[in-house]
Amino acid sequence: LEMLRFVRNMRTIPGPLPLPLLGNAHLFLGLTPAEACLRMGELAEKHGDTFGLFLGPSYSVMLFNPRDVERVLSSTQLLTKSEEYSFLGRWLNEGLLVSNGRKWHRRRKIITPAFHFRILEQYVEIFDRQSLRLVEELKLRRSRGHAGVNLGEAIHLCTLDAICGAILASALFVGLLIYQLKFKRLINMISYMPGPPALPLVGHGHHFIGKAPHELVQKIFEFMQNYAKDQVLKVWLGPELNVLMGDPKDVEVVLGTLRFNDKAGEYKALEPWLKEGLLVSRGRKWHKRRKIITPAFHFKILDQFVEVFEKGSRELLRNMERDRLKHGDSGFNLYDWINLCTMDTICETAMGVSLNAQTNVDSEYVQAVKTISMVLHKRMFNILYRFDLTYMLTPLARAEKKALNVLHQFTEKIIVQRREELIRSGKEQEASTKEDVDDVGAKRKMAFLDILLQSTIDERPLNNLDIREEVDTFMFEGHDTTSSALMFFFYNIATHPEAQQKCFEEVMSVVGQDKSTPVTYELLNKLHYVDLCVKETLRMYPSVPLLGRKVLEDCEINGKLIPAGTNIGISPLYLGRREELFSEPNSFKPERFDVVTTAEKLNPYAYIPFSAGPRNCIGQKFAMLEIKAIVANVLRHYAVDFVGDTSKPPVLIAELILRTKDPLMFKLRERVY
Ligand code: HEM
Repeated sequence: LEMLRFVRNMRTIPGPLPLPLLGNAHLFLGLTPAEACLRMGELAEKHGDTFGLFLGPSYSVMLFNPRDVERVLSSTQLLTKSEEYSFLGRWLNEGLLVSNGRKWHRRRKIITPAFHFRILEQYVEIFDRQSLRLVEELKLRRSRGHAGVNLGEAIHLCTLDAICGAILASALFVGLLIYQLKFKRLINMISYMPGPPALPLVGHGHHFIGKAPHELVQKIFEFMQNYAKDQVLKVWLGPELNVLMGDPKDVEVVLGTLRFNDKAGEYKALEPWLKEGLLVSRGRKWHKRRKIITPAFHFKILDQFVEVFEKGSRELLRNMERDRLKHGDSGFNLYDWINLCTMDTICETAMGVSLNAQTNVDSEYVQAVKTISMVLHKRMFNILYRFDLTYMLTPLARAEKKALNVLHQFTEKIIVQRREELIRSGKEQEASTKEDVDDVGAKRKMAFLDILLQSTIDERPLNNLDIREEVDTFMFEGHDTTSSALMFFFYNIATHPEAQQKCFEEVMSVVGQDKSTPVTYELLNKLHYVDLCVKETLRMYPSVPLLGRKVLEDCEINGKLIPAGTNIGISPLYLGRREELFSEPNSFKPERFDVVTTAEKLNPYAYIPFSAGPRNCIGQKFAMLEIKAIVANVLRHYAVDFVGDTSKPPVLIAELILRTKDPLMFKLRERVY
């Protein structure tokens, strides 16, 4: 039908009679280009100034009439080039000559100013120089006694030289122009968005450069409070656009789906250590990994880990007792011991090996973890270390390389050993009764590593590097976060003795009077009030104070336009302190999380210390159990007092992990009962 319609239309156009299959191609077969030109003239004379030609199955209409030519060339619809141009595509790709549609339109707009008369004026000098060279060349050929000169060839070379010169001269200009236009588009797109006044080139960078780390938190809060209309704020860091969002409705759009699954640029600093582990990976890779790692946090697996938390907290108690006796009332910094404790537990649960960090502080691995954590903070938040080129020249880069070697070799060694052990025990298992395996496939004391070693993606087992990046991710995400939460928990209950007393009484009633009774999964789940205190602590002091996502395509979030390339920043710390979302946000009120008694309705995207949506913290339940295990053990032995000024809240530093400007100091009173 299509063909019939085509033939009917085409019949109104005169032209030579086509042969089957060949069409009119036989009229041009074997002709030189000059003869083909003449043949075209003959056909025009015979069939008129508009005629049709078939070259095989492809049909062309030749126009020699200025009125028809005008209709075609002035049309805004007939912009697509004919098929012959596709041969140029191999060289020019989709350059202006061959491109179509929107692409052509945009490019044409950008390139047109490059032919402005001011620019052309500069090219005249090039034309002049090249034509003088052409004249010289012609003179030379004449003096050599050439009978005649090939003027066409000489002129061709001359124009080639001229266009090369002009292109080079205009490349910079066009580049700048494209940048300016793109930038202009960006500026127009976000003109609705409020933000503090920006300076040329640095944007708002001057508010952050050279500032002490704790001043950055204050600055962001100040900007949000003073400028953020509708809880959206733009911050330019040089040419980089960051949009901060503080409305749970917007947060829900960003975190609630996988549309914004790519992490912001800052996360790049994590890649040397974590490679493409779950925290930083994207797309399909993230999706598949998340699916196989999720069962590793099944409650039956977590149940076994409580034994590891118990062991870790016993060691912590020994270190605390030593410092208690040593420092007495002057107090000591609890954080370092807690941090080593969480490092021990995550190492044992992730890799199945004891690191003994709490008894072996100087171990190479422990030191390497500390170095790398320090490097990560500096790279993410210090502008001096942000750019790879300059960073590579700093002593920090050398320290990082050394630490990475230690970390990677350690994990790699454990993976290899464990793989061999599993193969061996697998064989033994086959021969035995297999009674140790339960219904989630978990053997007693199974580490995350074992689950990864037994997992497959697309029916292929994970290789050592795949596993290493995930185990390293657990090591990173699983210890600093938990120790930060614990430190702020102790600060909160030490400054709220009534809450501490309630926690203590709950621990006593659930775990019992015997200090040596080990905590268990069931017992920890009964610590209801402690749970509320941990939740409230994470609202006020979320271990991860800022989350970042990268926008890959222009998009709209609840009517707000966000251009591609923008980093979206969402701060659990800022949200947790918004008065509109939490009454008396700076007060420690654990009861607000009690679903039975509270009137406050919790918005799941307002309270996001573990992030939210499909890419939330996979280790959330693990962390809550570990925190409660350590709290239960510490409170059974000690009453915790804060040593310091309680009239002001601690000054916070919102880096990768939330910490305080000055160490929080505690003194312990032994509980005798
Ligand atoms: C109080 C303790 C913890 C807090 C507050 C916390 C918080 C978070 C947050 C906010 C994220 C999202 C990060 C982002 O989107 O950029 C996250 C992701 C993650 N967390 Fe945690 N975390 C904690 C403990 C843990 C523990 C103990 C583990 C492992 C045992 C863990 C493993 C992970 C992993 C693997 C991810 C990446 C998940 C993904 O992208 O799919 N976290 N965590």
